[in-house]
Amino acid sequence: MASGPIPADSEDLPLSAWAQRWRPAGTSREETIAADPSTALAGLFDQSSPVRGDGDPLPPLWHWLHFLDRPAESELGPDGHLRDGGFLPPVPRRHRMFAGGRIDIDAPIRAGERVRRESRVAKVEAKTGRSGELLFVTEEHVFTVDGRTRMTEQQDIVYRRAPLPGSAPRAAGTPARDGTEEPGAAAGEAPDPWRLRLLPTPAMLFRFSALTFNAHRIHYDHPYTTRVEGFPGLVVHGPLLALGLLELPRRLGRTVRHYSFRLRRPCFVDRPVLLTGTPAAEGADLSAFGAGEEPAVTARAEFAAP
Ligand SMILES: C/C(=C\C(=O)SCCNC(=O)CCNC(=O)[C@H](O)C(C)(C)COP(=O)(O)OP(=O)(O)OC[C@H]1O[C@@H](n2cnc3c(N)ncnc32)[C@H](O)[C@@H]1OP(=O)(O)O)C(=O)O
Repeated sequence: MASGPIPADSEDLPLSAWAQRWRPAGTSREETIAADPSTALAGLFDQSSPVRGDGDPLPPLWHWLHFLDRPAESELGPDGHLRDGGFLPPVPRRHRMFAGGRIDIDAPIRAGERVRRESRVAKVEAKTGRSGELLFVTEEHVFTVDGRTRMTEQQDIVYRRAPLPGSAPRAAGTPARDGTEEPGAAAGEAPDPWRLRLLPTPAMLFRFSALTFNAHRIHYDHPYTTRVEGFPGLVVHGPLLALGLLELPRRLGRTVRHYSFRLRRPCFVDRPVLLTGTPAAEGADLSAFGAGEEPAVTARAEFAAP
């Protein structure tokens, strides 16, 4: 199929055709970075805020609380995201997930700074996975202050297609386990600074959705999440898990210069998540475990020289 505009009747367009045709224009915007959102995120992690006022650097990825889309209610699609995408493809019957990302940090952005963000779609790729046809869309954001690049970030969003009405529902994710099971340190084990336990409660998911102004229904609407998207429970935000893993080096005072992560399987509300790190010479391998033996998230952080 030749590259070109998306036809009005795109209901049956295979995801591979979206990969060939979706070429949106880049966008840019500016924002003065306030300290308050960081205070709220620190509270969500039961920490005091590292960003107390102008001049304080934002920890890696805490800029996710800035440059937020603020669409009107009438612009939302059935999943709670922008119906017509704007930047992301308006795939009909889409089931959207956050799949991964990477960031290079030359220097952090700071509270009080006027930051410019230039965004573009860097890659659109169709793949076939165990769960069927997948469309990966990679957004790239370059953050500058006074014309100088501070950070370059890529985010991978994945789309799957909802089964057509009448067809068998797809299994989406590991079934919830009995609530008495808990990943983490065995009783009496000494605390390990490279292990943290996160309990993603409904309140935590709600607060994170609010902080990022993310109306995706899989994070708060149980009937939609289970009946329409086929998950066993509310889904923990990928960005919350990626930020949770970064709490390990942050609390140990490490300065992260590069971070990459992949969301491999979903985590669910009220199921404890174990965040772990294995330090290496210039960085650490990080993993988040929900239910089961396989990691839900794998990541790599590289540190600045001490
Ligand atoms: C915010 C927000 C939404 C969310 O936060 S959603 C919650 C967070 N995200 C998740 O929980 C996603 C968890 N991951 C999955 O469910 C699965 O890994 C996924 C993405 C559905 C893919 O699973 P499959 O089993 O269908 O796929 P395979 O593992 O067999 O892989 C097939 C090929 O795809 C490539 N691939 C897999 N993951 C990624 C990735 N993250 N980035 C790039 N490519 C990926 C994989 O390498 C295979 O490629 P080959 O070339 O080797 O065929 C909001 O909406 O705002």
